[in-house]
Amino acid sequence: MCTAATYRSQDFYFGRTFDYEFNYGEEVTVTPRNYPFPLRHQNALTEHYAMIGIAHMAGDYPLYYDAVNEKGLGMAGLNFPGNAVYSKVQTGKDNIAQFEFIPWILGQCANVQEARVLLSHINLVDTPFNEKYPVSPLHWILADKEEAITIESVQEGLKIYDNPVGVLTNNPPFPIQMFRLNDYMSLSSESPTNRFSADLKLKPYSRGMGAMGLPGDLSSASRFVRVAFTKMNSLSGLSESESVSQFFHILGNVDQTRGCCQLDKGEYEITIYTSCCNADRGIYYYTTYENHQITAVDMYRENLDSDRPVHYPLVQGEHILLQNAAAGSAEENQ
Ligand SMILES: C[C@H](CCC(=O)NCCS(=O)(=O)O)[C@H]1CC[C@H]2[C@@H]3[C@H](O)C[C@@H]4C[C@H](O)CC[C@]4(C)[C@H]3C[C@H](O)[C@]12C
Repeated sequence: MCTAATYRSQDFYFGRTFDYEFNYGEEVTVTPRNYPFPLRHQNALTEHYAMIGIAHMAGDYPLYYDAVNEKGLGMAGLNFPGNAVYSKVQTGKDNIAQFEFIPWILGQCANVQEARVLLSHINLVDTPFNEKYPVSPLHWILADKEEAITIESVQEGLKIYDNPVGVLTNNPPFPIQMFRLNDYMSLSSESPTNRFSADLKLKPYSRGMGAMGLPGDLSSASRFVRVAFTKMNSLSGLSESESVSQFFHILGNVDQTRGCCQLDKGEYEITIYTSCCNADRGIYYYTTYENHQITAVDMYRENLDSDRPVHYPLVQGEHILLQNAAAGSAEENQ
């Protein structure tokens, strides 16, 4: 399971949780403007917008899971098993392999409006990266500071939905996720009043009862509702620190604890990383399952005119501040 979300305060933020039972050795990766992205069915993208995100480096090729480009456009791929269907190559269309989709869009579009034009002649094809990395069944959230959309390639073709919530999880398809919000429209951040019966003396006995009924389980349908409610009621200060902190709180609502989501083979899904990218400033913040200290990579500290991706392995291990290490000093232990 994974969850992606957008957030706006002074700046625009875009991030996700990456929940899975294993990792692919993913790294924070900055792809500069002159790295030639080879494409299987098109000419290579030789000059493009620079981007920062998480990718698995297959040799020197960045296989992105999520990224934000230098124009502030963000895109993330989330599992969509049983529903994602990709096509065969068609003449007269831009044939883009599923693993090329993020760089194809982020390399060329400054915002969602521009991406809608590219999406109108794209054909997402089922060409695998190689034998080791077959096609992934994904759907995507694409967002800038003004709007978000969801892109689903299904049996009936490529579907593009406005995403007014700015949240994406996994199954079921997006229109069903949105429809289910109707079930929760009476939830509120305010304390409830008795509308159950005038004949009963019902009263709130705890704070937070306005959101009673908000689903607490880890299914993707429930995570969608939970993050939608949290995000849409969320208030933060405008500073970078307050905004980043708030973003991690929003996604913290769907953090997966080892042991709570067991898979068939006796493995457990956990939140491997949580990210929050300041899309305006190109700073990619992240935490990992065992490193709650926020780590950041700033795209603008790299040479964005180069032709080689730069990648940083995720910092692992808790960094704990021992506050009373010695009188007058504090020291950090791992
Ligand atoms: C498994 C990941 C999605 C995580 C997720 O949504 N989990 C929820 C699981 S579920 O719904 O509840 O079953 C996806 C997101 C991005 C994917 C990767 C990217 O698409 C990049 C390449 C693409 C290649 O085709 C396959 C390897 C790969 C490196 C992908 C492996 C895997 O499918 C990833 C890592």
